[in-house]
Amino acid sequence: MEKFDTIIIGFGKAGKTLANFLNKKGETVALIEQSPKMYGGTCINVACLPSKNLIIAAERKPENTDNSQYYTQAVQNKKAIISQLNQGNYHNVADLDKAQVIDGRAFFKDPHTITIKTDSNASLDVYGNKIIINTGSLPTIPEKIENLSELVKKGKPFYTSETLMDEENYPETLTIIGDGFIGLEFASMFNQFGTQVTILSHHKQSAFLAKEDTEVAEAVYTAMVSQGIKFIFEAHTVKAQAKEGQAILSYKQNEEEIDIVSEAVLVAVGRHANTQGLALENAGVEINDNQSIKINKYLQTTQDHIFAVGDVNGGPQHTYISLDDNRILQSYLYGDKSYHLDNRKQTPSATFIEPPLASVGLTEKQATAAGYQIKTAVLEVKDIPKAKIAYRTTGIYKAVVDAQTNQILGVRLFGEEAHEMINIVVTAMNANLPYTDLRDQIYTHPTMSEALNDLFGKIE
Ligand SMILES: Cc1cc2nc3c(=O)[nH]c(=O)nc-3n(C[C@H](O)[C@H](O)[C@H](O)COP(=O)(O)OP(=O)(O)OC[C@H]3O[C@@H](n4cnc5c(N)ncnc54)[C@H](O)[C@@H]3O)c2cc1C
Ligand SMILES: NC(=O)c1ccc[n+]([C@@H]2O[C@H](COP(=O)([O-])OP(=O)(O)OC[C@H]3O[C@@H](n4cnc5c(N)ncnc54)[C@H](O)[C@@H]3O)[C@@H](O)[C@H]2O)c1
Repeated sequence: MEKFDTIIIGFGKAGKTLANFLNKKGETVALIEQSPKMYGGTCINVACLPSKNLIIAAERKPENTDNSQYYTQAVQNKKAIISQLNQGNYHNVADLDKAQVIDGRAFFKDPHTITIKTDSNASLDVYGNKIIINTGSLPTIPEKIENLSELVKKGKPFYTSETLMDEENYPETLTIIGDGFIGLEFASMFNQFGTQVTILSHHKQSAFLAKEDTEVAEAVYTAMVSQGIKFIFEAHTVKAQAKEGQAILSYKQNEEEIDIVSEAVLVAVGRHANTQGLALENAGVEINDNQSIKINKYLQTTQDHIFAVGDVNGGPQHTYISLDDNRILQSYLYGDKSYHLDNRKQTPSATFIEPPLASVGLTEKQATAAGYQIKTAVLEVKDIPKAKIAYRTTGIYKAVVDAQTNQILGVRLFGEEAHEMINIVVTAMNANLPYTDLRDQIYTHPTMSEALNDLFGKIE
């Protein structure tokens, strides 16, 4: 049986970064990936990069273009660029002198032995002094919606984000179950491709984007509705059917059962940690109720030599969090162990809708509930000179600061370039700069970021 200093299960962001780092430290590394289509992991192949490539294509769609042809070409272009990235990612690990990429599905035989099953059903055992689990997450398909999981397995016209992005046929109509990251990004994107989009949301309208400040959530809703996206709140989907190529969803609203028919349905109600099939019980690795792996602040599982990184450990599901998990392991394995989950700094988020929404830190409600005395400011994007000359005036910014210390507690930016601008705010927050530093900074002009002068200038 071949022995490795480290075995990494799954080609995720943390795992591939660690493979490079550990190789540099002189370790032998095996990185096991179940599918060649997934070299580089979820983000590269079926999530962030393909979705953002399609979102950019949708934004750039010229007027008076044939929707169907443009869409098909966009999906084909996406496939081409993703295939290049997949191969680049493969070589970034496979070409290392002490690391190997092994194709196959891995599971634990015992705490140090991993069995790998290949496509041809061959089986190989490998031994690891350390094992890093980086198997990501999978879309959740609600069992209580009759027929849904079988229909999603069959494919067209029922999709997950992954299968929908591979569909080359343009849907005239799309119903999305869920209004989180994926639901909103895909709604915005398909709307721009020309598709008529309806979002079914099980909660009340007042709970829409509940993690954002109310004014900002309302502005996002108003913008998306004015773009032609339809929201149906308090819609409890109960049944799915496929008839003559069309998707039919039945939902209950106020005791009434209503059917909605569309050419495609996207299920986007969250993702759960991918731990099934790893036989973690053979290794004594425990999981939480939501299937994520139990970890301590160093990302160590209930076995000292086994670590869990990325979506599988139940943290926020973003590629940059998986990357940061890699930093924690670098610090633990070869550093002074000073960096861990308890001192992780600000974690921003960006939702790539039109215009983008980006957030960091606390909302006004959260800051008040946490006992802060706060000062707030709101700025409408229509008042920003760059927004005016670019004809991109939709949106609103909100800032919350600590009235006693002037520290920035949270910022929401809904507007052009928000996904880029938020990183300026994060830098200031991580450096514990007072809001006055952003208020008084000299920014280039005309830019969206110079509006931070005005946003923070409104704080009295
Ligand atoms: C549509 C969509 C869009 C997204 N957009 C963004 C975005 O814009 N920005 C952002 O930051 N995040 C985004 N995310 C989230 C992001 O994709 C994930 O948080 C991130 O990819 C998780 O990476 P990871 O390191 O946990 O592992 P992953 O990249 O998920 O890698 C896990 C790998 O393990 C492999 N694997 C699983 N089980 C086994 C096994 N038993 N044996 C061998 N291999 C196995 C899988 O095939 C996979 O390649 C998006 C997600 C989706 C679904
Ligand atoms: N830009 C980004 O960083 C980005 C983009 C896409 C996805 N992601 C990651 O992928 C993960 C999965 O995305 P997601 O959108 O599937 O999950 P999510 O958790 O963001 O949103 C799920 C939504 O579905 C709703 N929901 C749950 N059950 C429902 C039901 N039965 N009927 C109707 N609505 C229901 C929830 O209220 C919630 O609004 C996210 O956690 C996110 O971190 C990140």
